[in-house]
Formats: sequence, structure tokens, C-alpha cells
Amino acid sequence: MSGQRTFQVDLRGVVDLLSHHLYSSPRVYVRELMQNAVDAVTARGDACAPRRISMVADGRGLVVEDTGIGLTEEQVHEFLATIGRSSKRDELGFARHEFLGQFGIGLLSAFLVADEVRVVTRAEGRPAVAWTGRSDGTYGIGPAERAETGTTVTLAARAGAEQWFDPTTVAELAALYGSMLPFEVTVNGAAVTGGGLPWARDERPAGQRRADLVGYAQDVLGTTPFDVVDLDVPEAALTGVAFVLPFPANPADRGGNRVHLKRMLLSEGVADLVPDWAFFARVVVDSGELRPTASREGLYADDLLDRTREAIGEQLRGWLVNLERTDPRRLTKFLGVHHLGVKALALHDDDMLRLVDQWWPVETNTGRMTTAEFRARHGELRYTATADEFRQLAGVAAAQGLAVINGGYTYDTELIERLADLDPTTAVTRLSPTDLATRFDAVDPEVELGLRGFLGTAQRAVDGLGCEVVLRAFDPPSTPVLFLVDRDAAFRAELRATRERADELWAGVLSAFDKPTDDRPQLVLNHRSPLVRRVCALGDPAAVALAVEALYGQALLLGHHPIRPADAALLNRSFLGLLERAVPGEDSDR
Ligand SMILES: Nc1ncnc2c1ncn2[C@@H]1O[C@H](COP(=O)(O)OP(=O)(O)OP(=O)(O)O)[C@@H](O)[C@H]1O
Repeated sequence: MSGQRTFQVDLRGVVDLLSHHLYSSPRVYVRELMQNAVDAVTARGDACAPRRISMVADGRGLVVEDTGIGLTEEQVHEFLATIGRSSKRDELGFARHEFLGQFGIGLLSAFLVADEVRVVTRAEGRPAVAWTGRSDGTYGIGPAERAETGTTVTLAARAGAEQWFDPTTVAELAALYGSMLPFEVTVNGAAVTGGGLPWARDERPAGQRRADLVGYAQDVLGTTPFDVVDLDVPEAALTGVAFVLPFPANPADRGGNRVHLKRMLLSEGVADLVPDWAFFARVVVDSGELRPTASREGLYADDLLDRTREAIGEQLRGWLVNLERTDPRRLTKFLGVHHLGVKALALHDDDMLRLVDQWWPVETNTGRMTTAEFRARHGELRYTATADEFRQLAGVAAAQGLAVINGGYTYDTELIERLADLDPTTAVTRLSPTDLATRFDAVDPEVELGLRGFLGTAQRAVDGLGCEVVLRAFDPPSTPVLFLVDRDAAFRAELRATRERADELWAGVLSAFDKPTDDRPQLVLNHRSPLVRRVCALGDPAAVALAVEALYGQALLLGHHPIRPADAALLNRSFLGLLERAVPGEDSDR
């Protein structure tokens, strides 16, 4: 036999789905009941009708009473008894603009904490109706007594769920979800709402409004914000504020934004409402147009959300640009705390790049200054790519009259290179250790010839460590020796070390990456250093070897180079050898 049949739904399965997969906690039942009451009050639309929601909790149950529109008996059959049926949408979707509910499943959340839900409701001029729904999926409808238009929902705690009916818990939850509602909600007689939006532009003087917002931030963030930025995105009917955090925020921590939809709290931890780079701010907003996900704990990812995120980003950027114009000292203070976020933004945003260029001081070998200042002084941007290279080269480069920026901090190298795109007249060069060596003076050929024997001995002393001894003359004379490694050379040295340990096949593969060895790290001895001159003058090859080994060790330590086992062994040998010579022992006594 053919014909239309209707799905049967096992309510226990649906309740399990809601409690374990949709909602993060049974506590949402308070929100769903409040939301229905708010919608009912909104729907009544009669300006003379009272707008009241009262909740009474006693640890064993909860009664939620509203002065809303109520339901007729037919509507009770239609809306309460059909899962997924909602009176709050129509085919054109207009209703969504007015009401919080839309899915027709909210009431089921009551079954997270109760086995029975009783609704007594009365529509204007109609008799009251009672509906009793049970978690086993059955329900009954009958006549009821109710003097006024409105609805009363009554829940009795399921054994084990009493904690959710505790009066303090219910009051806290009602205040959390509903504190911005524009009309009164009471829990056991005490008002938990009625404050409206803390950022409303009302008759308060501007100073008072700001002080109130700072107080509000202290309540919700637990800290005094660095600044308060008004947000306004008309397209999403969104208003609110961004609180700029007074301490550095973790870029990975993107939660913490509080979103209200039509004045009811959606979540305290919405991540995707602000751009990634804005991790220095926490926002609190209310929107009439953004849509919730079905769990009502996050925002539905649609084009409107994307455009809203962009608009909020624009407004935060605008605040920064305005700060630059009106209060540079505060901007510098802000950058001191949040430079990472701003730099991350500057990687893609020219205005922010200009801001970083003008205001963020970088480390250079001639003191801290902004890149703009550095360009003005030196006509170009010369930088080292790592902090280690900077440490190695800063002093010696300064002695050669070369100013250099430490590009080793997060984003700095990328930003410096981007400055070249922004201003093509700026030359940007990376100072590499071997470039620096090419600026050192060669030693007089005759002198070098005379030191051939010394250089041979010195080279043999460090041969096994894969480095090349070079004699040059450079400033300052107080630096006897430099160990210069290029990144490429360091990589190849690592490769060679690995190849020595690897088996034949793998070694063959690795050797394909290894070019001829003319780029070995250089041990540059400074012929201007009195100490080096004295070492050159040592006749005894054993003493020369010890001294060169010691200089090698010192150069490694000064440049913060990694000490390999072979280096440690050499350092040890040379230290003991020198000690032996310095401290006369029994042998020399005789
Ligand atoms: N307090 C109330 N007063 C009047 N009608 C109500 C009340 N509570 C529920 N209803 C009716 O019951 C229907 C179903 O409510 P339910 O909470 O399950 O879904 P919803 O509010 O429409 O959507 P959502 O699942 O998004 O909450 C509502 O659409 C509304 O018509």
C-alpha cells in the first residue's frame, strides 16, 4: 500500500544528541527558556502590555513566567508538539530579524535537566491551555487556569540534576545571558537585568560613559584596559566596544570575545569575529543580524560574518592611525606592549608598515632607533638576518663604520625587506659575515710571506674542525679574532658532519647538496691586535698551536656559536696546555 507517512522521532535519541553533541553544558536550558520568554514578550507588540519575565528557582524546580503573546490551543499543537517547528520564521525569513529563536529545538533543552515540562499558556482573548511534555516523547494537552495573557513554563529537577536549579546558579546564569536585555528579568524577586548596553550613547556625559566602560571591562576582563574603542557595523546591526589589553596577549589565544545577539549573550569565547592580527583587543558586541550556530555557542560562518570581521578590523586600524596622529607617546607605549600583533599586521598592510617604520625602535649597533631614523641617517637599511649574526658582527661592523640592524627578532627581517617594496629608493642589504670579511684590509704581502710558517701551523691546529685560518687587519685592535660563518656554510658544515655518520647510500644523497668546500667558516686573526702579533712572533709550533686553539675557542664563545664535541675537546686541550705552561710544575723545577 502506498501513501504519505510521517517520520517517528525517538525523543530520547534527540535529547541525547542535544546534550552530548550540541550543547556544551546543561546550563543552556536557562538560556533557552529565557530566550523563548523574551521572544514571546517581543512578539506581543502591544505597547500597553507589561513586559516582564520572572523566574523562581528553589533547588528542586524552576518556574519561568512571561507576559508575552502566549499560544492558542492550535498553536500549542503546532509548535510545542513538533520538533523543529518554530513560530519565529516565515518562508521569507523576515521573522529572524526580530526573534532570538529560529530552529524550533530550544525547548527540548529542558529535557537535559528534567523529565517533564509543563507549559500553561494563554493567548489574548483565548482560553488558557496546559501542555505537558515528557522525555519519553509523549505529551498531553488539557484546559488550564491562567488569569492573564502570557506563558508559564514549569520544570521539576530530574534526580541528579538538582544543581542546575540552585537559586544562586540560576540567578548567575540569567544575569550572564540576559544582563543587557532592555527589560526586567527577575530571579526569585531580584532583578538580574535591565542595564541595557553598557556602551549605549545616552544622556551620560562622555567622561562618565568612559568610566562606566572601564568599570565594565574590569568586571568582564579582570583588568583595566589600555583603551576603549567604539565599534559600529550597521550592516550587521552591530554595536559594541573593543578593549585594548594592557598586557601582551598570546597570538594563539583568539578567544575571549563576548558576543550578544539581540541582547542575549551568545558566548564569552567567540574566536572568528575579529581578524587574527587583532589579538591585542577583546571585544564585547551586540548584533541584531549575525546568526548563531544551532548550539547557539558560536557564530554561523557566512559572508556577513566575514564583512563584519573586516569592518571591525578597519575600526581597530583606524584607532591606531588616529593614536599616531593625536598621541604619539601613547602609541609608543602601545607598541611597547603589542608590537608583535602590529608587526604581524604590517606584514600585509602598508599603513601599519609605515607605522612600525616610524615608531617602533629596532636594535642597531649604533643604539636603538626606528627604521625611519636609520634610513635617514645611513641612506639604506643594512641588517643581519639573525640575532646570532648581529652579536657576532655588531662591534666589528661598527668599527668599519657600518651601521647594522639586528633583524633577528620576530618579523623584523620580513618587515625590513618589505620596506624596500614600499619605498624603492631605500636600498636594503643583508650583511653577511663573509661580506664583512671582504671589508677587512689584507696584511702587507711581505709581512704575510714572513708569517707563512706561522699560518701553516695555525691552519693545521684547526684543520680537523673544518675551518680556514685567515690573517687580516681590522678595527678594533682589541678584537683579536673572529669566527665567521655564513648561513649556507653552516648548513653545509652540518651536512658534512651528518654524512660522516651516515651510511654509504644516504651519504651519497647528502653529498649531492654539498658544493666544493671554499666556503668553510673562517677564523680571522686580526693583525692589528697586539695579542695576535705576539702569537705570530712565537717560535715554538706547539705554543702557536695552543694559542690558536685558544683563540678559536674564544671566538666561538664570543659569537655564541654552537660548541660541538670536537670543539669542546679542543678547548679542553688548549686550556690545559696553556695552564701547564703558565704554572711551573715539578718538571720545570728540576
Ligand atoms: N514562553 C513562550 N511563549 C510563547 N510561545 C512559546 C514560548 N516558549 C516556546 N514557545 C513556542 O514554541 C515554539 C518552539 O520553541 P523552541 O524553543 O523549541 O524553538 P524556537 O524558540 O522557535 O527556536 P530555537 O530552537 O532557536 O530556540 C516557539 O517557536 C514558540 O512558538
